[in-house]
Amino acid sequence: MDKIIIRGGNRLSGTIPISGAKNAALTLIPCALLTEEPLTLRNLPRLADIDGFQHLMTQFGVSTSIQGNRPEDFGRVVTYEATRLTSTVAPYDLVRKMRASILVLGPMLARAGEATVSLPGGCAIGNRPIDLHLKVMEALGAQIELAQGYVRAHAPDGGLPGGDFDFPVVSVGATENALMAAVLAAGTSRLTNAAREPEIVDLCNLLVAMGAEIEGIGNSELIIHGVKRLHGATYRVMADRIEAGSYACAAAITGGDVRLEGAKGDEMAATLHALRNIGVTVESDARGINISSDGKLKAANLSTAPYPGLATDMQAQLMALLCRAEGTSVLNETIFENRYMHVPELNRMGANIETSGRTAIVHGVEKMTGAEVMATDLRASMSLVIAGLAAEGTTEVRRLYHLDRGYERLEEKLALVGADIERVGDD
Ligand SMILES: CC(=O)N[C@H]1[C@@H](OP(=O)(O)OP(=O)(O)OC[C@H]2O[C@@H](n3ccc(=O)[nH]c3=O)[C@H](O)[C@@H]2O)O[C@H](CO)[C@@H](O)[C@@H]1O
Ligand SMILES: C=C(OP(=O)(O)O)C(=O)O
Repeated sequence: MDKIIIRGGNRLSGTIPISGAKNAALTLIPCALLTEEPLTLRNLPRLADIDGFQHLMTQFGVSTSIQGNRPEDFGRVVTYEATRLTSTVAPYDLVRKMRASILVLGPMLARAGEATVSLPGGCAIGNRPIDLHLKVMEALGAQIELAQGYVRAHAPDGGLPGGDFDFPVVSVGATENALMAAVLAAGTSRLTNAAREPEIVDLCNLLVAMGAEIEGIGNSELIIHGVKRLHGATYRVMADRIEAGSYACAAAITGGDVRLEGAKGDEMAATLHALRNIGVTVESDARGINISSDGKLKAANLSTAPYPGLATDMQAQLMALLCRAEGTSVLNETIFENRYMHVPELNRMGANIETSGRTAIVHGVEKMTGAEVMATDLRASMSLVIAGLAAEGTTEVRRLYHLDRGYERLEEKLALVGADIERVGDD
């Protein structure tokens, strides 16, 4: 299995191009199920999760064609065409590898009036139930049955009537599923306490470009007037705010000076605010964000929250940065109950972190040392890379399939700004 080897200590300097957002792409691709016309997505990141979703779409009879696939380019242009759906079943083998597969439930129900989707399992960051996805589908008029590990959903008269739903907990995925189901419903739907993440706005903008009628985009109350049909569109996937935030932490921990080309400051204000509190200099303009640090990092108290709060997907990377800050920081993870799996690995690299339930206390240390490490999820793995960049000696990060889910050509991007990093096969 491949591993990444980092020889720490290099100051990062230069420009990193920011890719299209994984978490936006994973909700934009299933929109192809909503129309028989072609949907072309530009700026799709080359990631294992995107390939996995493409595979799932093929299973439903959706044709995909990839353009502009030069190896030197970041991103891809892919056209999806769901002229006729040949299956409405998302099998266990595909869903278990990628939780976001549940996002086919809404559009499939809307287009075909039925969907059978394997129940995704739990995962390293928490239990991650899908009860809200099912409840909101019921509120929109679907009948749901659970049998043999599958969700079987159908619209009683061939189409969903639409309806109202107040989310008891803010859920990004359930809001996305509901939007994709409601756009083709017979009537109007109202979603309250809906998620407001920039990826939801990206989804709404694509749906509107396809002919959907949505009021309240960017707010926690969304009103969706169902339309009879949607048409094709060409749409550019938004920049990945979590990738950008991760490289900002990498630049800061090395006392570096890095431009994140294509990142949008207004979509990641909470992360930039946290970085400023830690003592990092952040300058944002229309085309990107400049991050610089003199290496003097200050402790900070951070708490994750739904957007516009601090993204849980940034918690591990900011924690890696705080390991090297002066003083004691307190982190509070409010979204997932088990998202501190990186802590023992960071401690093996010389960090001094204690956890108690959802709280982590990070006592800053003057130096960290390289080690052989591996993590059990995507952002946890990135936190180890960030720590490795500033650690003394060599860090080897294993289980790269986590990183490959969410960081497009990570080692190339970090090498571009001067990191001593390589990916090697493990014999
Ligand atoms: C592909 C994608 O976009 N993934 C993101 C998405 O995941 P995802 O959409 O799975 O996360 P949610 O926003 O749904 O989860 C938020 C909270 O709600 C709970 N919950 C969720 C659904 C449900 O039916 N029942 C329930 O109890 C979850 O366990 C969690 O505690 O948002 C998360 C929170 O910003 C991010 O960490 C993930 O990177
Ligand atoms: C948790 C994440 O993704 P997913 O929901 O796809 O597991 C993430 O992107 O950090």
